[in-house]
Amino acid sequence: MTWRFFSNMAPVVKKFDLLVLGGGSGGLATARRAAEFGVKAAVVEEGRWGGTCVNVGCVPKKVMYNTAVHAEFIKDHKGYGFDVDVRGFDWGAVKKSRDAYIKRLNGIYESNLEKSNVEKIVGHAAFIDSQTVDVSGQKYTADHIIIATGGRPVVPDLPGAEHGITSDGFFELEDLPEKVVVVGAGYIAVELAGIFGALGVDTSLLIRYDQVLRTFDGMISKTVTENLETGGVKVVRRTQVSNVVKEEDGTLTLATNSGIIDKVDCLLWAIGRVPNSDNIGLDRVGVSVDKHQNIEVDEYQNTNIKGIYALGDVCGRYLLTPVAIAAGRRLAHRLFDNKENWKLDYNNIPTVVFSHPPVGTVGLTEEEAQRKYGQDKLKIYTSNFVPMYYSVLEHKMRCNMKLICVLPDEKVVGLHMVGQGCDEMLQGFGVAIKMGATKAQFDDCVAIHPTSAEELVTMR
Ligand SMILES: Cc1cc2nc3c(=O)[nH]c(=O)nc-3n(C[C@H](O)[C@H](O)[C@H](O)COP(=O)(O)OP(=O)(O)OC[C@H]3O[C@@H](n4cnc5c(N)ncnc54)[C@H](O)[C@@H]3O)c2cc1C
Ligand SMILES: NC(=O)C1=CN([C@@H]2O[C@H](COP(=O)(O)OP(=O)(O)OC[C@H]3O[C@@H](n4cnc5c(N)ncnc54)[C@H](OP(=O)(O)O)[C@@H]3O)[C@@H](O)[C@H]2O)C=CC1
Ligand SMILES: N[C@@H](CCC(=O)N[C@@H](CSSC[C@H](NC(=O)CC[C@H](N)C(=O)O)C(=O)NCC(=O)O)C(=O)NCC(=O)O)C(=O)O
Repeated sequence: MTWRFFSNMAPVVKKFDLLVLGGGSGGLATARRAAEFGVKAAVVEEGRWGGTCVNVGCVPKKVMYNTAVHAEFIKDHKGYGFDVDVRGFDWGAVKKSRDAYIKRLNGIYESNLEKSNVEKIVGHAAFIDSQTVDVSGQKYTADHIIIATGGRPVVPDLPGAEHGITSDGFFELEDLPEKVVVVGAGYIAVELAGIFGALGVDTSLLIRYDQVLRTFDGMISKTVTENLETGGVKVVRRTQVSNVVKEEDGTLTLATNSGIIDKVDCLLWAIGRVPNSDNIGLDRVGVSVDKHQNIEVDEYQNTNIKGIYALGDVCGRYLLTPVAIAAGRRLAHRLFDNKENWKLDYNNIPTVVFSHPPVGTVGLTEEEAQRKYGQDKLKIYTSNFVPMYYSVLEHKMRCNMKLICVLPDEKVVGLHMVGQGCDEMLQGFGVAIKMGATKAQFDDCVAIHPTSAEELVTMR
């Protein structure tokens, strides 16, 4: 559609039933589901269609994770009898294929919108009033406006910090660096340090405390920290960067409380993300945000302003693609499909960290379960074994599993595991836990042998 402007006439305000700010996981899924109900919907996107997940998140990350897993398998070929010579690794070739794949996905997402009859609006959206949004001088109005603007990585406020990159920059790297420092202890730090480590890069992970993933079950934090070290990543504990200097040869010198780290080719900040809520005119409409600028919503994704909703990363809770999608689709059904009470239950959301080997976790950590039920009401089952894959290999990566059950019926309220295959193992067990399964019901399911998963139904 071409908009015609006349010098002394205000542009026509275009009206929709639903206007979505942000063409990422949550925004696209919501608009397309709403359009299925005959709703006149539009999505505004200022960047690349697909948002964080498709362009600088889950999708390119998983390609790089798979690349790293290849590097690990190559090391194991000898143990399985293969005499293989590896003559090199071409980071540029993987990047080229990955970029082409993402470009294809951008096109698929655009054409999906077209097929769904959702109007695409390109540009930066900001509220003018509670029913009107401005995009590049053009006004759009809707009875229902959804904020799904996601977030962006944090760069710390310290001298020279700008010489580092974030996860966004990771996906722009044209060459594999030789010496990397990753700062942070969450999902992104663990995943990206793990990729560099597996690809043979001299990798240091600087953490503020003693373990990574501190908000996870203690068994996960401990095991993943140890596994990073086994995989060749130097975990530098209780260490924070205070200053970064770019030298004439282009390398970075980092001053830390544990000493100087020099000759660094790539410094990567992975210390969390902030919501994109600061430049969308929320002050003009009075939408409430919390102290971290996350948009405050009730359990139905309603903000405090009637007709304005928010979902996904911009709300700061469970920053995961399927969470944004699920919240958005339920909201679309609630608003436009007479499913008045549909909302996302944020309990028992399964999640995977693509570490080496991966983590799968759902439900309460042991610490959370102790607080909620008391230690004497819990029965904890654990399993620690060497998966059969390693039987003929010299190196062994153990698998650790934990089930947290509440007495008297031993309802399973937490499942935590780290080991080969735990990423793909989790989804089905997530269903069982969501259904309220007990330990006896887990055990009632006959084991599949020989798999790592069978441990979860035979623990004693
Ligand atoms: C490195 C990395 C790896 C990840 N890996 C995983 C994973 O393996 N699994 C998983 O579940 N999650 C993963 N995530 C998280 C996942 O990407 C996010 O939870 C998800 O993308 C959130 O979706 P969203 O719709 O809330 O926001 P986004 O996908 O961020 O989409 C928001 C969109 O809004 C646009 N926008 C912002 N402001 C405006 C504006 N004013 N006007 C117009 N457009 C605007 C942005 O350009 C963006 O496209 C990862 C994230 C990162 C960074
Ligand atoms: N596999 C998946 O599903 C993935 C999901 N994601 C999502 O994206 C979100 C954002 O990821 P991420 O950026 O890793 O954020 P996270 O919130 O997961 O982790 C950031 C961590 O960095 C540490 N940190 C915070 N500030 C500093 C600082 N100033 N200096 C050093 N360390 C600091 C903190 O750990 P501590 O307090 O221990 O120092 C903090 O927990 C994740 O929470 C997740 O929801 C991202 C990647 C993969
Ligand atoms: N799970 C499989 C499939 C992955 C998958 O869904 N691939 C996507 C691209 S990357 S993933 C991008 C991410 N998709 C998803 O999270 C998958 C959504 C799930 N299938 C569902 O319907 O809930 C997302 O942001 N979705 C927003 C939305 O769907 O509206 C794809 O090829 N899509 C082509 C197409 O859709 O035609 C895998 O890991 O291999």
